[in-house]
Amino acid sequence: MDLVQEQPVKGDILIEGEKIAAIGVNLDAEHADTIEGGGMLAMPGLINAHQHTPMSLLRGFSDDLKLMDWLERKMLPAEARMTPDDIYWGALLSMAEMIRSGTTAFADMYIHMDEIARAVQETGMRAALTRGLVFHEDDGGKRMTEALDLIRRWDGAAEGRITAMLGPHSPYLCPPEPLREVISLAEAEDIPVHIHLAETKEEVAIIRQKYGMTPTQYLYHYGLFEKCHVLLAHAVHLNRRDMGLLRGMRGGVSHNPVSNLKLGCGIAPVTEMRKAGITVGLGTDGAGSATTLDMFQEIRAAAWLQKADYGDPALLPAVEALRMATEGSAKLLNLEGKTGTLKVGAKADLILIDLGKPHLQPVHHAVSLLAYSAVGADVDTTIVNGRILMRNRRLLTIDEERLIHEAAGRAKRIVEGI
Ligand SMILES: CSC[C@H]1O[C@@H](n2cnc3c(O)ncnc32)[C@H](O)[C@@H]1O
Ligand SMILES: [Zn+2]
Repeated sequence: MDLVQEQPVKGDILIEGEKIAAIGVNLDAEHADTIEGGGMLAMPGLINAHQHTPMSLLRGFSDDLKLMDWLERKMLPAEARMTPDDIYWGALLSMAEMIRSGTTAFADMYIHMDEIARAVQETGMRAALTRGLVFHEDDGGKRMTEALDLIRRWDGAAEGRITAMLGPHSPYLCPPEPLREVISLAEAEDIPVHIHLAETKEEVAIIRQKYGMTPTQYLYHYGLFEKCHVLLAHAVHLNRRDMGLLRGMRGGVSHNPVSNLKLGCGIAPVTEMRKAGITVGLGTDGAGSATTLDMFQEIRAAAWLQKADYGDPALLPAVEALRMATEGSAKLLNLEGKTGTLKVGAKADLILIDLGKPHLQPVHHAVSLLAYSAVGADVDTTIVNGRILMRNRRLLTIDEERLIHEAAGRAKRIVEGI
């Protein structure tokens, strides 16, 4: 389905190597492996613009807490116990869930990034990886060295499916000196920056008290938006002036509605950001907060929240919500035009949705069904970079039985006594 046309067209998609080679009717492809797509809908793969993949091991471990309590009392102690092997298996668990629910690419910020990169290499997904940098204590430059190692070792690896970013965690965990250092490195080496921003009112109050400005003004003050491509996660609490500062930025904002709802953070001003010319993509955040990684759920939540917040059902219509999860997120990952779109020359990152289900019939408007009715489990086939990762709901690059066994044992050990 071409989201620009909004109505599905019947036809074939020819994939050659990593790319979409042709889209049309009765394409001649003698030697091709053919997927019979009758009763299915093809659309661009979904792109999760903000993730912490190993947090799937912490799914359901701690609910109903405020962000800072949840993070400091539960997540950080659990993460301190995670071994590199745990990170690998947690990342793999998230990737299995993402492939199963139609996500083809994601942006990740975490620790032990070699393990996550290894999992990306094996599963066949596309990812923009970031070593999360927290600067609350002096570590002798260890984390920064790891961030640079990630870039040196993995940027462009796995047939180009992996790219790297720099990841100062947030304004509240990144004081001016390291922030300056990260920005000048990102600018000099042309590396995108991935950072949490203005997720809670408490964060806004902390930064105002420390620096006399909002979190957005703080980052702007040091030139982040002028000098770098930036992926901002959350941006729930922005005022009009903040939005003006983000106008024209390269990159944009990852809206993560389910995580924001569950942690009680609020509703991001998506409609106003879009009016201000800021690109908005969609993400889940980690499974530790969002609980599931089903991007169809995020699409639905995003659309419904804007309608409810402003009392206007015309806001964020189905097609726009779908675009956020595809083209919008692609821009945030610095992959604009390369993925998130079904067009000749783009990477063959696409999914097939099985319409033969009661909740997906009748097909008055396919776009409406995708945004408001489909769930991840409706995805039949997932293709990334021209390679089939799931066919007929069977994962082809992951040993799921072993994965579930490993993940369950590790998750139990990690949270014991916390
Ligand atoms: C240092 S790696 C990334 C770091 O971020 C933490 N995290 C996960 N979700 C959130 C969120 O919603 N806001 C702030 N920080 C978050 C994660 O637990 C890792 O420690
Ligand atoms: Zn996050």
